[in-house]
Amino acid sequence: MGTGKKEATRRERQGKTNDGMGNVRTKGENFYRDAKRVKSLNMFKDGKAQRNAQGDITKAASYQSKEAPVARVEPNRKWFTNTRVISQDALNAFRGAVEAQSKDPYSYLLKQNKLPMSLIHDNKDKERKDGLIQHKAKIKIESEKFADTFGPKAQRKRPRLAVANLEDLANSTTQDYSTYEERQAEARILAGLGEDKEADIDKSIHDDGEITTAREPVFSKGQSKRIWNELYKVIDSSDVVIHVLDARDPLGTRCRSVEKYIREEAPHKHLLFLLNKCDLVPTSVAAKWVKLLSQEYPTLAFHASMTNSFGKGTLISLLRQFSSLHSSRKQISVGFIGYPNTGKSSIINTLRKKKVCTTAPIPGETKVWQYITLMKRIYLIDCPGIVPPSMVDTPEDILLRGVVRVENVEHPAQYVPAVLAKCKRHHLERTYDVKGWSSDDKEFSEKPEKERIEESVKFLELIARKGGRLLRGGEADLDGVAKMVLNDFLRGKIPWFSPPPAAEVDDDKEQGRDEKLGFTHKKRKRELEEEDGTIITAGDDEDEEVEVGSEEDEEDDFEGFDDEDVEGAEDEGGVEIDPNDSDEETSS
Ligand SMILES: Nc1nc2c(ncn2[C@@H]2O[C@H](COP(=O)(O)OP(=O)(O)OP(=O)(O)O)[C@@H](O)[C@H]2O)c(=O)[nH]1
Repeated sequence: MGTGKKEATRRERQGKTNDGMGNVRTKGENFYRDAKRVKSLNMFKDGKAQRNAQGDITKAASYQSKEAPVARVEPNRKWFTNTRVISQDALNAFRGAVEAQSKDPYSYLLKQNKLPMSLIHDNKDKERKDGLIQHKAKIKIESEKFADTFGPKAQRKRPRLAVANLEDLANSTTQDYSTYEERQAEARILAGLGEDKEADIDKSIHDDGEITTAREPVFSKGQSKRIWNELYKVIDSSDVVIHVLDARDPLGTRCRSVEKYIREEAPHKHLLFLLNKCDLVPTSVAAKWVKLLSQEYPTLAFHASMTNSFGKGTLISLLRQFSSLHSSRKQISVGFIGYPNTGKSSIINTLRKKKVCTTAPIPGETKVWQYITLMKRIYLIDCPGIVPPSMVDTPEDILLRGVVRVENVEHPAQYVPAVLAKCKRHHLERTYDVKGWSSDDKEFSEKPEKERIEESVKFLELIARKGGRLLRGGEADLDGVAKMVLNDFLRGKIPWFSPPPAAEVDDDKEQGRDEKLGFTHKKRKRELEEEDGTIITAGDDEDEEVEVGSEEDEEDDFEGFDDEDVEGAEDEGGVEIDPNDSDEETSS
């Protein structure tokens, strides 16, 4: 037996009108209404329509009204089922945290697309696009209707041109140019410059009309289109880009334009700094540079050497970490970029513990990019040295960064004062075992230019006489000795370093450092004598080593490092991959 409505329906169907207890159930009595029904009935009862005397409705009943009631829906966060609603403060805190994390050089946001990066990039993008937006707005405001611009009712102002056609325009340009030349000639006469000076001025004016100072073409090394093409190939193929810096002059050997390019055009690539040649600077200076540079990119100190390296384990473990970050990839490629002669190839050789790349103490040794397998999942790419073009760098700066082969420079003696300014006097005395080129104890860089030149000539003469480097007639071979001094400066035989900016060094510490520096140099010299007196020609076969002379030979006769000695480097292959290589090659 059912209950309620079901039971009532059954009784009705079966024609049973009593309710099971003998009571006869009639319609209208014992009639149970449900809530819904009661509600709708109430609606009809809720006031009648008001009518006038004629019976027309003057005010409709509430259920007859066509006016929709003002309804407010209470907001509820449950509507946004999967969304968390957070307060503005919490959003700001989140935004700050994401920004800090993305700026931290030691952390990497791998899947940026899955993060709300627009929260932090919004402003930056806006700034970047601002020009464009303004430009667009301007066009919108200034643009005119088609009818206003063309046709009989055109109201557009025509530009007022002094010429009627293209030919006239060309003629007036030629005339302007000749007037310009006349004015230049006039200015030259007024300035009292003779005919011969004119040639100099003409030399300083480029073909494209841009005025620059005349510079030996050799100082544009590393800036050619070919080299930059090689660089872009390396950057494109690399997941990790290692920017190799010379620890003695990290800021001088920094390529900010390349950093900017990677930051803006390829932000998914990891950029690191590698401070190479750390053996040539005091430890504390290297540490300070590492600390300073780490603020921008992860920085490691390194000393490239087959037998006595420093930082190799750290670098390899870092590369392993990068490869595990990209575990979905079959392998990662690590590109080495930087100024010429900073030791890119030497670092690769150190990592492989094998002479796979040709190295030489002269810039421009690596000519094409080269692939080397470090381990199954890590490939290394060697890149030729690059030099970002700069209008402020003087030939002296360029030469002392090791960009130029000293042999190719005209009158090398003119650059020796710069060497004397960078090095400490006692280091020079100790290196060459000469004394007395300076009459007072004043800082070399503080002396007037004339005095500096005189002292540098005296210095070169002393070395020339001591080493017997004399020309016919007993004159000192100043340029020959200058070449030797410059090479010694670049190859680390004379100790020097650029101190980190804002580094407050007190005198006692400085003294200690200098001493250390001297010892480092001696140690390095010994090391060079033992192992680095060899220069490798083409191929990675150790049997192909060609000995070109020991370090002592170099000191006696510097011409020993001629181009011919390292000519074999031209043959080196473009791409070399050794698939059989395994992780055993390296240790961390
Ligand atoms: N003292 C010292 N010398 C180094 C170190 N690394 C490299 N060198 C020397 O620096 C010179 C240049 O090294 P390379 O490896 O040929 O330099 P590179 O950057 O490949 O040069 P390019 O081929 O011109 O691009 C060589 O004579 C190396 O012996 C280092 O850590 N310490």
